[in-house]
Amino acid sequence: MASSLCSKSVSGFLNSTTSTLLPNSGNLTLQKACHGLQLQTRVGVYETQRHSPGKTCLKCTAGLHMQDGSSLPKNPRRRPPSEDVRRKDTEPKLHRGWYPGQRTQPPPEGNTPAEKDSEATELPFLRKLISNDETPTRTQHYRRPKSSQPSAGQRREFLFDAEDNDEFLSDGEEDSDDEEDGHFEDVEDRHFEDVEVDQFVAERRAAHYLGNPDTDLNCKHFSRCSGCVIDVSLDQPPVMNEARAYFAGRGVPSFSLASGSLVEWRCRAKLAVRGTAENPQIGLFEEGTHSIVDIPSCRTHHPSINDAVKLVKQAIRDLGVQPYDENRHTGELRYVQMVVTTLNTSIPVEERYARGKVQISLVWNARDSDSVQDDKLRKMAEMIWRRGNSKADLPIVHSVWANFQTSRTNVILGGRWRHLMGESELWERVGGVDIAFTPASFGQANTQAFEALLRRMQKVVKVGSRVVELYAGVGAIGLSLAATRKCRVVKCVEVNKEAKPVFERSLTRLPPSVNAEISWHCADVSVSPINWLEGSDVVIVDPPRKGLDLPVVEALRLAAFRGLGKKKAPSSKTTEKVEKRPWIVRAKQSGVHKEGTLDWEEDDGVWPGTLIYVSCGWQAFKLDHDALVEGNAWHLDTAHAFNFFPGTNSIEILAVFKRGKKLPKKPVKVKKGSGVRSSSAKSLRFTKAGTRLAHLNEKLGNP
Ligand SMILES: C[S@@+](CC[C@H](N)C(=O)[O-])C[C@H]1O[C@@H](n2cnc3c(N)ncnc32)[C@H](O)[C@@H]1O
Repeated sequence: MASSLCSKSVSGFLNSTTSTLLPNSGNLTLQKACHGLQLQTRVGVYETQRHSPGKTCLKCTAGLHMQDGSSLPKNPRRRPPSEDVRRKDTEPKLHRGWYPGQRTQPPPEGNTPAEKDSEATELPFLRKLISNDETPTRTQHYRRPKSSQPSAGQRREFLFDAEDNDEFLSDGEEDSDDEEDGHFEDVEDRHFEDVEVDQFVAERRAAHYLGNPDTDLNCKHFSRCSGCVIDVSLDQPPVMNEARAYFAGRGVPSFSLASGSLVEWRCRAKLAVRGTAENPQIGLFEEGTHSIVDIPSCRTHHPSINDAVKLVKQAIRDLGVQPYDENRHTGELRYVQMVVTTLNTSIPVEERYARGKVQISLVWNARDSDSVQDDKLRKMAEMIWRRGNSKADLPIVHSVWANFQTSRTNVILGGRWRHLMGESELWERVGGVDIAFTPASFGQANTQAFEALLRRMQKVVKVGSRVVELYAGVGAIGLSLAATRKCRVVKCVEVNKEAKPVFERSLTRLPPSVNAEISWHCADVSVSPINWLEGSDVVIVDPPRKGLDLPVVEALRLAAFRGLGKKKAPSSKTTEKVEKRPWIVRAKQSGVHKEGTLDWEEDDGVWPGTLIYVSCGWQAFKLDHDALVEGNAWHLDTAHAFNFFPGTNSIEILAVFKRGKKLPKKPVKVKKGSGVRSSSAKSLRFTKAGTRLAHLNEKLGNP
């Protein structure tokens, strides 16, 4: 048989850019087609002995090409892509590959027509890459002929059209996208990140990386589970390289990453329930498929989530609960949502995180609790509670809820909820305040990292500020600032009305010393956003991964220009006299209000001078940044990253913008009588006299 990629029994690392095999790996001639190319361009690691003629890897949709020109069959276990996915496949797409240590099973043989389609659309792009020797990037992927270049607005939609956003969904509204929170990253994003991520992982290993138990994932589910894309050096997500360079180029050389716990950090998870009543499987989908990967020992989950999964599985078996079958739309239990609270004042502070308790929501395939399976649902909740309450052997259950979802789409949560067992309220302590949540509320998955971010943000906001927070959720950021920065006014704006009652509850637990006027408004911030900005010194935005809504960007720019005293600001036509629009008036009146007793000067004509941008979407952040600084509306002052999602290639950014153009740094003021006077001219003079400069630096404590 002609030698092929598959029949060689050598193994080693493939250099991702030069396509040469690294030492100790044997001498493999790469065939630059299809699978070989994938290795070359994005995976970089290839263990050839795993391939044998007639067999393909589970992850690869393209067949292996033999040197004689024939191709090996592909893996038919992969489901044919849905119509939507196939539409996206007309965009060239790259796939994750194999890593050493990955467990795979030999798949049966055969091809599906859908796979042929996808191969046909992929190959020309891949071949082009070989000939150009280009490493694909996100920009290249979306490169279009000049004539059809999208506008900024269209570009945003284009980049994020697959964006999942369950925060928008309430009352059973449906969204056709696959996955719904950071735990389920959108497919397009993932493919781009993979290029960078796979190279990173490959290079680590190629450099004879020995492993580091402190920073590696060491998770047995890694190879198949789609939750993590990196399993080495979790404290250095590869995106940081780009981010560092990006910020350095924009005058923020001190950009750095704050990392906390690299494992067991996830306090929120939505997990699919599939399989059978006898053998239930609870986990995430294998990437790009709807095959479930059971992840009982997930390393990123808070340990209580893994324990709660055990309890749920046990109850499924004991009661014969049928897991959901999405092909037939049958079964009872579709998903479980797990939310950990670590606020338990009855145990010592240092033990609170480790002993976190889980609010378990069972997503039931029924319209509501009056349906026929109600009895089983109740029994299941009672069983979980009996085995997991504070007096049980595994005291990890905080409460049990039901969510009802009958949609045939893959939207995870429905609009109806019912509290079944345990406490109805869930509290968490963040940023110095107690915050209430319902299971429908948005909450940060990494509580500890969020705490670190809030602490840093508190340093940026001056005492006594007037703050408006857009995309506020349950108001955790605003309330934390109200309490810790003695803000005079805190105004939170959020579209999800489920957050209103919990915001009211959180107000009741604010320290009595808080004397701010605090309000929460249910409104879509993309509708006349300028109305929310007037009267505040500081505006905080924490949008979903797709970034700021365009009207918000425009309003922020307008507010900056107004603050700078420029009468003729862009887009003023759309924002004149909008205060009288009924929905704005309604949103302002119908929210939550808590009066303060402090007096301050009139708000009219006051516009934010500081913009704090909390971002979980790096690509969107860059677009927003460019729009915000255009025309010197804002300039970037500081930026920091937080390792919110170890195991992924995502970071959370806290960026502080100041209004107007960046001015040269003020000269350092030095006390009278110190022998050194301050002014830039003086500094210049000292510069000329080198020794005196050294003396000055010494006096100022500069290195
Ligand atoms: C990333 S979360 C931030 C929530 C909050 N800052 C926190 O940390 O808990 C984004 C929030 O923006 C809300 N949101 C999304 N689009 C919105 C819009 N157009 N108007 C108002 N809120 C929106 C979502 O419902 C969600 O609560």
